Amino acid sequence: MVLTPSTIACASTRVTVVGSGNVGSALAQRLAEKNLADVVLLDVVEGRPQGLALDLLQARGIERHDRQIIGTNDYADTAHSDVVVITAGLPRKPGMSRDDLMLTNGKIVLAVTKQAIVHSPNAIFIVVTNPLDQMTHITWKASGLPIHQVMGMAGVLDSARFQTFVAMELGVSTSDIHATVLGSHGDLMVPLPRYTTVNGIPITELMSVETVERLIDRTRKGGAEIVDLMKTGSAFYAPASSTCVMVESILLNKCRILPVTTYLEGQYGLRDVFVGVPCRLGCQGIESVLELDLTDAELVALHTSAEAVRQTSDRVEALLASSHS
Ligand SMILES: NC(=O)C1=CN([C@@H]2O[C@H](COP(=O)(O)OP(=O)(O)OC[C@H]3O[C@@H](n4cnc5c(N)ncnc54)[C@H](O)[C@@H]3O)[C@@H](O)[C@H]2O)C=CC1
Ligand SMILES: O=C([O-])CC(=O)C(=O)O
Repeated sequence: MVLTPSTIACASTRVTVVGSGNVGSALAQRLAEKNLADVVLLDVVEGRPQGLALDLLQARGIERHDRQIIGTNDYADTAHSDVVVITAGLPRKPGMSRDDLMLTNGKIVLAVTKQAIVHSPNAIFIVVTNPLDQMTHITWKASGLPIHQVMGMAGVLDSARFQTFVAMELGVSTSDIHATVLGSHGDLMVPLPRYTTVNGIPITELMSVETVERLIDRTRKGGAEIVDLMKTGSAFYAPASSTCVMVESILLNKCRILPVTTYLEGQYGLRDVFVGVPCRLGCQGIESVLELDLTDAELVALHTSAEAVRQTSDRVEALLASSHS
């Protein structure tokens, strides 16, 4: 029997991951091995995305999937992506804040967005590069896309960290914990103990105030704890999982409610700022923003967090303006 290759071209769901470093490559692996989409890995470094793609392809038989994985330095290969994830840019080093990456990563994210949008003008963009809130703003402005098609990944990761620390403290399964962290992806993020539950029971009923505060503090410093341990580079497994869950909710139209960095237009009394709040993620991108009932103290914390992002908006505007000159 002779089996000839099929000549019928079928359009597959496609996700481009720009930046084939630690987060990008871990994400590509998750996307393909969960059979969610074909993946295009792009990087400025020649050979790296191609090598990673070949390596991932050689695991297909073992992992039992048939997803295409392309490694490239050419944006033409990213054409018609359904989702574009931006992980391109530098990670911080011990002692640095995420904001210290603003200028370097701002230029990279700007250039990446402008090239990616040409080939995938209808894609949904998810930004991962730090400083997250500001880089999401840059991608939104530079892409010209509607607000619901541009978002940042941070809240899923910060919530996952809080969830982990609560589970470790109580000695229960992580799966039984639902944690909520809102706000910016920085030291002023807003973990919400009232909305953090163990099988529906708020942790405020299960732990002392001091214990809750200790876990909140560790969550806020969760990224820096790993940066300090690794010395070079930052977290990537949990960031890749967090991004993957967002892509999955979009591609499969799961409509999950996840904390997502989005542009607020009056919700929570906040306007013209990117900050993390619970959103419903479906095939259109951000389908709606959920307004939780917050106490005065929680609302003040969210406003303080948003204000810190707003204070850097002149630097964001300067970066955007420089690209026009
Ligand atoms: N939002 C979040 O919660 C998280 C954000 N991050 C951020 O994600 C970014 C990436 O982190 P890692 O993957 O660990 O860094 P990495 O250094 O391992 O990878 C970054 C990749 O971007 C590539 N790159 C640089 N300029 C580029 C350009 N113009 N076009 C295409 N590719 C380019 C580099 O060659 C490198 O391969 C960092 O800014 C990091 O701070 C990391 C973890 C969590
Ligand atoms: O801490 C960093 O620089 C990377 C990051 O955003 C995180 O792991 O939360």
